[in-house]
Amino acid sequence: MASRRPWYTGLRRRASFPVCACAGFMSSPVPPFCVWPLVPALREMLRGSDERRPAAREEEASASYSGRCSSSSGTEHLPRYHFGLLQTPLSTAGSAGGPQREADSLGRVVPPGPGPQLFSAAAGDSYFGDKSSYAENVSTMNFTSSSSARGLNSAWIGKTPLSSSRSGCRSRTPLMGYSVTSSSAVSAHLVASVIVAVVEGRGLARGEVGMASIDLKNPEVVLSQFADNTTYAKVITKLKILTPLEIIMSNTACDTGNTTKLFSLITDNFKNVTFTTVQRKYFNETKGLEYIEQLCTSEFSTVLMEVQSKYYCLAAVAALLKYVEFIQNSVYAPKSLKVRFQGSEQTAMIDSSSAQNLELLTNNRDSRNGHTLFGVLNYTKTPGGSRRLRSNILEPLVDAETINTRLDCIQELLQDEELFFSLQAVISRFLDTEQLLSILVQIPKQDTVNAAESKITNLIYLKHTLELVDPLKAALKSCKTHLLKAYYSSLEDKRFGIILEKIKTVINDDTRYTKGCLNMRTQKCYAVRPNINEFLDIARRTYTEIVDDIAGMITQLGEKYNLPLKMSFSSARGFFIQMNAECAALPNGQLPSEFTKITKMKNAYSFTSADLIKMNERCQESLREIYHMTYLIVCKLLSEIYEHIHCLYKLSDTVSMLDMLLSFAHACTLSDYVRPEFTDTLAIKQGWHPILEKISVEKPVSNNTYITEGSNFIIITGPNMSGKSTYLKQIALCQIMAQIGSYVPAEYSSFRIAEQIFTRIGMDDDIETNSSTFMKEMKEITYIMQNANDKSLIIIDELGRGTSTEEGIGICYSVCEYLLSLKAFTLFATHFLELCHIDALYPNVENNHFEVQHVKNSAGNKEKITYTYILSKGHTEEKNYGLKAAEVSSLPPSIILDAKEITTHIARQILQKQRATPETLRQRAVYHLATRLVQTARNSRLDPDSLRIFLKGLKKKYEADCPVSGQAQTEDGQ
Ligand SMILES: Nc1ncnc2c1ncn2[C@@H]1O[C@H](COP(=O)(O)OP(=O)(O)OP(=O)(O)O)[C@@H](O)[C@H]1O
Repeated sequence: MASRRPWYTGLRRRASFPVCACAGFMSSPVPPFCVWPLVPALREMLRGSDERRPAAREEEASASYSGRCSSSSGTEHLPRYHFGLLQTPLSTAGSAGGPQREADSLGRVVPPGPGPQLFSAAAGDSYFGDKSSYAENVSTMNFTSSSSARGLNSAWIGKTPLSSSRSGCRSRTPLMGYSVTSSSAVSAHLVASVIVAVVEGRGLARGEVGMASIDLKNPEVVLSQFADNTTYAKVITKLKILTPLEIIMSNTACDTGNTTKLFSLITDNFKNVTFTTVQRKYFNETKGLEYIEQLCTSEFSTVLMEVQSKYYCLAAVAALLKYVEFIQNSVYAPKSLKVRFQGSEQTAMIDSSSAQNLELLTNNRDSRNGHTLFGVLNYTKTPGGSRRLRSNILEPLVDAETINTRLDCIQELLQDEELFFSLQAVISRFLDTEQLLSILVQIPKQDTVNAAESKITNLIYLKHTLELVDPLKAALKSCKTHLLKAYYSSLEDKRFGIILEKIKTVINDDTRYTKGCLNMRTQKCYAVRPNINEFLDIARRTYTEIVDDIAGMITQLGEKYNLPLKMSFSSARGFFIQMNAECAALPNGQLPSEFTKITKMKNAYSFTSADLIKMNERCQESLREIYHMTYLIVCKLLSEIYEHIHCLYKLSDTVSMLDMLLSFAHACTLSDYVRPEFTDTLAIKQGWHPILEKISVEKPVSNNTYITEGSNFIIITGPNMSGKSTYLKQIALCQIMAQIGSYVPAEYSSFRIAEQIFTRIGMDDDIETNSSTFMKEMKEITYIMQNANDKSLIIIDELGRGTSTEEGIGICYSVCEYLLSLKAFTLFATHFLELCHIDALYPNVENNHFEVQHVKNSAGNKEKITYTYILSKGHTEEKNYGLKAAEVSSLPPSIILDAKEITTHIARQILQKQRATPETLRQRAVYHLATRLVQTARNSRLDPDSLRIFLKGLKKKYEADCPVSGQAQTEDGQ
């Protein structure tokens, strides 16, 4: 039942929730991309990497590439997607935390994984470790085909994103970083950064599909393997959910003239996604297993047991990782990745057109507005939280226990105001932990100024992140629910403290993440403590002097020309001069000739001078030196802390889950949502449409819903505009909300867990696939019929409108009969009133309709329909509402009259054939009595007296529905 939420009563008026003050990673000002000459000390430190795999390096140099992925010279492969590539040592993931119960990635409370000792043997002194088989794995690969290149050409080769976009190449490169507030989180998650490998079995194994994906911003490999049907619905749905940046498949999937169906479907469905084929030999399951053994961090090593005989996903991961390491010009550090197997049974499937129909993530009218389910629920403060919410909405949970664990947390957050606000305040200060991890676990094949600067930045981010662990623990200290306690336990991992202590021995206490590129530059410059490296201290003094000189020079210029000059900084220009045009009188309206590169924005002039340009160059030079020396110190520091770094996986999981739960609780405070229950009945008391509530000024009219196994097929009728589509979508949205662990917009709600949610909702013609309305309808309904099962929720709106009425009714009838053979819960809205009589044959059909009222004008000669949006039992009594709508239009009265006559005639003929006989009525009543009795036996929590009263009620209802046989039975005394 509904939980009481005293603290936020009236909050909507009182509180302005703090808008997220945190920003994600800012793109840092970087010097031009160049290869840094390695100094001896650095070379020494990196020797492990050079020696690690000479064979691989040779192979790389001689590799032949063709197509889009080929290299012109074959000597140097620069990253295609640049995420900042950093070195990572061989590491162990020794957990210093005790054997507490912790939370898994779905938010279930689980016992702790294998302890640190299990993998301690893998630890090594070398920065990179020595892995001969690993070296084998990261050798180069041949991309023999660049099919479906869609205009992409060899200009891609070895380009950094920057250079490729400059050369006019289509680039879908994810941004290096982004700042996220709750509102911008929507766009942030849309930047594709996932690469997926797909492989299908051959011969008898056709239809068995293996997939492996990695997010370039999140070092997590997700594997899946499943049997799909001929429409490959699961593959397409999974790919749509992943929103890939690039898909790779085996070249054998598109041998000339012999393209597989899966290949064609994928290329058709993902026209805007880069598509690459790789030689089949790289889809090698043995290599895949080796990869996982070598790269998977010990915390997640149990995945090996799950996947060791799943050959297709292993094959896919082999090709995927080899490809990613090639294009990124980096390798993943040993024992650094989170690897997870995702069976499709853990989550409910929502196909992509249903996701679109229901406006889960994107509004159909305007893709930029937030009138979506994501928009309703998204009050997340971190990019990780927002990504988690997105993936949960697309793949809701199916395990009631896990969902209830989440709901318990939300209930606690709603009841404990202090917990809510203190937790929200800490969470909003986190950056993108997953992205930070992703950068930390990649080993660059070359060290560049970029890489060095990025590493320093990331160390500062790491410090910032770790400093939030204690405040987060403090906020969670007194929590009571299982999941929150489990997250608290996961924060007790001693590795957080160990890493922070080590960082603090080298990095200044007050070095912190700040906004603004100049501020961040200063932080990086002075990050390392004084007296660690004498030369660094001197270089910093020089840098400070140059900056002071620049300031002095600008002051002097101001005095010389009597102008209010100001020193400014941008990452592109370095230091430059700014002047407010309104505060200065310029002789002849012109700036002195000494000033160059003058631009004017609104009221501000920006310019520089030859001297200032020189000073900037000196400044850059000294900065490079500083970064260089800082980099060496940071590398050494990171080599000491890497063995502990994997605790960040836990942290990022904790932060994103807490962020999502807080977001759900936040949404509850803005509307009166209720905690859902999970039973075998879909029962919603006074539920309303959550997105409509957000859009409209007045609260939407709420409605009741009751669907059980015995009455699992609801036909909904009502005039145009009476609220049918809105209601159907409302049910599906509430079901999704409940299954992701959110409260729902209703006074009371109970759901049967749906394994799949299907919708067919009339939309405009699909120009993209060149289908007519009718063909689109047919495709969608075929898809539903092929994939629905007894645990599905099916929403169908206006099927058959794309053809003639008779044919439409015929199609609807047969589709209904098919669906009626399932125990799926189906809601079927239609304008074909003839369909309502199907209840005479099928007792599990219920008719509901939307009521409208007829209001006469004051003169009493014209009637107007007003919509109540109230759902009532039975089918609509409204006759010919299409004709009424036509009457209001400008159609000539004679045409309307004819139309009315013909309609009455046809309707009479059809009705005569469809009247229910007394026998069908009796059968129907028996059926309903039986199903209610079964339901009562299964679920009743009533005490004997109440049960007796309830059963008497059932008997009465049966007698009312079927008076003749009811009497007969009573007379028999039964
Ligand atoms: N429960 C409700 N409360 C308030 N307004 C509603 C409600 N349901 C629907 N409406 C309003 O009525 C409009 C029409 O609703 P809807 O499109 O669901 O009608 P419909 O019966 O499906 O129409 P048609 O048969 O023409 O497709 C909606 O755009 C919405 O603004």
